[in-house]
Amino acid sequence: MSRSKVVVTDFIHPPLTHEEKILGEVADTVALNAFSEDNLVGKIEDADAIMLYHFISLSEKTILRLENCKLIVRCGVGFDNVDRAFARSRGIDVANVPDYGTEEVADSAIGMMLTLARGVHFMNSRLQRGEGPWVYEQVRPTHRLRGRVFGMIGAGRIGTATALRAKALGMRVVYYDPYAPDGRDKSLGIERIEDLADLLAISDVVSAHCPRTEETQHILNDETIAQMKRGSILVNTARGGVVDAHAVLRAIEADHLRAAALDVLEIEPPEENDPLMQAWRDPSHPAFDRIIINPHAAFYSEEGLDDMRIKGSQNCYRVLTGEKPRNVVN
Ligand SMILES: NC(=O)C1=CN([C@@H]2O[C@H](COP(=O)(O)OP(=O)(O)OC[C@H]3O[C@@H](n4cnc5c(N)ncnc54)[C@H](O)[C@@H]3O)[C@@H](O)[C@H]2O)C=CC1
Ligand SMILES: O=C(O)C(=O)CO
Repeated sequence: MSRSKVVVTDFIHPPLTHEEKILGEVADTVALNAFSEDNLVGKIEDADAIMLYHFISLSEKTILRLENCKLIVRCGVGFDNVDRAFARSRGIDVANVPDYGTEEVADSAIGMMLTLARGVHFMNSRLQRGEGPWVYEQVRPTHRLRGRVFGMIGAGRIGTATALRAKALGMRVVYYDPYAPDGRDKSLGIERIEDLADLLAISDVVSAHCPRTEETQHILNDETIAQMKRGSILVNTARGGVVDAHAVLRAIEADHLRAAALDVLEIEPPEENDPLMQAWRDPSHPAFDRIIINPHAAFYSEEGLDDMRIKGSQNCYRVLTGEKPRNVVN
């Protein structure tokens, strides 16, 4: 049997320790470390399987050129960077790795919420830029979290893991998720809310945990952010497209939102001249000490990354040895 070829498109650098250990018997593995889809031209066409991370997209123009590919594994949860319908039409399965970093993202969402709600980021920024002595007038009044409402958009794996943490802090957890099966609320002791506007109106913290889809694109925008409570906090560890980050900036400028944490942005890395980035870097702008921006890192842990690589490689191995892939999403 001739050897297969597996291409790891982005993010992972050699040595390909996990990949070669799992796939070495049947395939050669190549890491391209590409930063744009165009960098794949001439290097991916003969791949039998592809392992894709979140730095680049696989759109129709790339998928069309794949001659032998049987499986695209999105090594991660969100698969909004693959044209799944087009892959399906070409007979290519798309799978994800749904279970490598649920706890890390939940920890990050709660960590960012605590940092903002307890004023840590605000006070640290003030002190760091040398403003004022060590006095309590510096402290932006913070509220006790116990009894406050944690509102989630999306109550899947990460949402429910986050809910358990928020409950442990004594918060009341509510969620909006039109697709969650009945009973999730009962088994977790959280409350389902049918209407997004109702959730936004009562939540002290709104945290996004849904995929980016046509329906959720800018689900938090000028209009819906205006429905959030004055002085509330917004946390986005889902996808950049789920939240209009410029609307967040406007809501901070208008002092409607107290603070926001954005682990993900629509364009990653963002353009240097993006007004959000400029405001966030400007010590005289309210965004400086009221917005946290992370470089899409909520998922990251060494253990999680190992899991992602191992599970992604195992799925490629299955397909290259004639078995059905797991976790197909198209
Ligand atoms: N920042 C990061 O590092 C990471 C971000 N993510 C993002 O988190 C998202 C959620 O991950 P999981 O919880 O594992 O996925 P999941 O599939 O278990 O849960 C997603 C939930 O969102 C719900 N949903 C779908 N459409 C919705 C809508 N219109 N309104 C409200 N809820 C809706 C679904 O019914 C489901 O319950 C992923 O799609 C991914 O984009 C995932 C991992 C890492
Ligand atoms: O798993 C995901 O969806 C991530 O965002 C990290 O790749």
